[in-house]
Amino acid sequence: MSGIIGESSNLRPDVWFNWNSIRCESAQPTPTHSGTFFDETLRDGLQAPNIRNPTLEQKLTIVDHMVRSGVRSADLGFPGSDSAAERECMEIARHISANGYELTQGYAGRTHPADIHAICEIAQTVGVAVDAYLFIGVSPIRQYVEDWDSASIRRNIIQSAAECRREGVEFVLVLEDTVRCTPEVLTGVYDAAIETGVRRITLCDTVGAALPSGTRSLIHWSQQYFADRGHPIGFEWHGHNDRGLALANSLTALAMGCERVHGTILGIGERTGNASLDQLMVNSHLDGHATYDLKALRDYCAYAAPVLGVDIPQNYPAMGRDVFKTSAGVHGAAILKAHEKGDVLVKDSVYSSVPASFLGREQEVMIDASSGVNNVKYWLTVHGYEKDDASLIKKVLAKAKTSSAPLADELIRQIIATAE
Ligand SMILES: CC(=O)SCCNC(=O)CCNC(=O)[C@H](O)C(C)(C)COP(=O)(O)OP(=O)(O)OC[C@H]1O[C@@H](n2cnc3c(N)ncnc32)[C@H](O)[C@@H]1OP(=O)(O)O
Repeated sequence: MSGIIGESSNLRPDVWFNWNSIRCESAQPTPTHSGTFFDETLRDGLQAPNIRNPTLEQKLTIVDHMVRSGVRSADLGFPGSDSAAERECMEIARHISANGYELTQGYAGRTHPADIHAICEIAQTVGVAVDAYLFIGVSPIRQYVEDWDSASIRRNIIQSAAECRREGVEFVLVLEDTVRCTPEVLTGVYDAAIETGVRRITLCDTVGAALPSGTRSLIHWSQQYFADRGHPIGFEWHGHNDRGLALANSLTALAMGCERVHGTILGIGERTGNASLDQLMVNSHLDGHATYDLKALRDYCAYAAPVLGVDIPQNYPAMGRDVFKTSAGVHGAAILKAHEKGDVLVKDSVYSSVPASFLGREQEVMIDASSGVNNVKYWLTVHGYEKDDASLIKKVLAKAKTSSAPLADELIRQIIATAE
């Protein structure tokens, strides 16, 4: 049964079924879905050249929206980048602390003493616990370009772990381009992680190269490596969207037991962007794995889009302008019948897998050339008119059949007025 059945008390259980909940014998391991999401909007999201860098005030408001939406951990910046970035990260940390937000604070940096120092400054000056997300490129192509080798990567990890321990911050080892890294190199990296007592590792699909099957294989192999050595580890997943698979890969990672799955609001980020945080949260909510305030999430998207300088496509899942509109006659008729059964969730679900009401939105039935009598009846019903006036319905439908776009409400009202 689909997770949304729990959202309404008066539903007939026998009308809900979903193949997503059917597990094949071969689908191993059993999904756990115990993870949460890590909001990368204010770090990786802002790295995109087409994204406007918000003011500090706007960044603090974005943090408020994260918390209201149910985000519990976030990457809040790259303080080692320059002194202005460090000052902003400090203010963000103060804001979170002053408001008593339950938001785990992550800050990014290279496995480099200068970046670690900048992160530790935040923890010490503001007096908060922070996670230092320290990245190092591990794929052969990155090693080749940087003239690094496995030994130097291991050395960086060991030194960074020691530095973080000395300064009292949690070291999260971020393996850039893990998806394209060989098992031989990962073996050395994982041994260094075990040697230094690292407790969290972020597996990265930095260039969006993974398929869901590859995501599964990498995570499974990595989990097995640590399990075989009796070393407890929390995996995280960070995915990009170059092949359009970031969402599928990230949901796979969540199902595989990754503890924090990274995403950005509206999927912003370099090139094609990161996994979309809002789509991850909507999916997780619908599947019953976690409960989020989707109305607050919608407010977050609505605030972030203009501030970051992005347009939300009209067909963007859950948030786009037109995603709860239908004009097709067969669909309009079913929605009218569902409406008459008196259950909003049934009405919202008969032709959408994302119920509009979860987001504080309305299922809309438009009237255009593809519409039938029931579209007009639905419009008349929800706008408080007598719905069975056959001659009026005929007039409205006649107009729609010769129009190139759905009839505007005002035009329908004019037709009604002239018909009276
Ligand atoms: C996971 C990701 O998204 S990666 C993060 C990408 N984000 C950013 O780059 C935004 C912030 N970055 C910046 O402000 C700048 O790139 C800086 C200040 C960090 C460094 O910029 P530059 O002065 O151009 O230096 P450069 O990139 O060559 O790096 C300096 C040194 O760090 C080394 N380095 C690069 N990455 C890493 C790493 N992950 N760990 C350790 N050292 C690293 C380089 O090899 C170089 O070493 P070298 O001086 O011995 O040659």
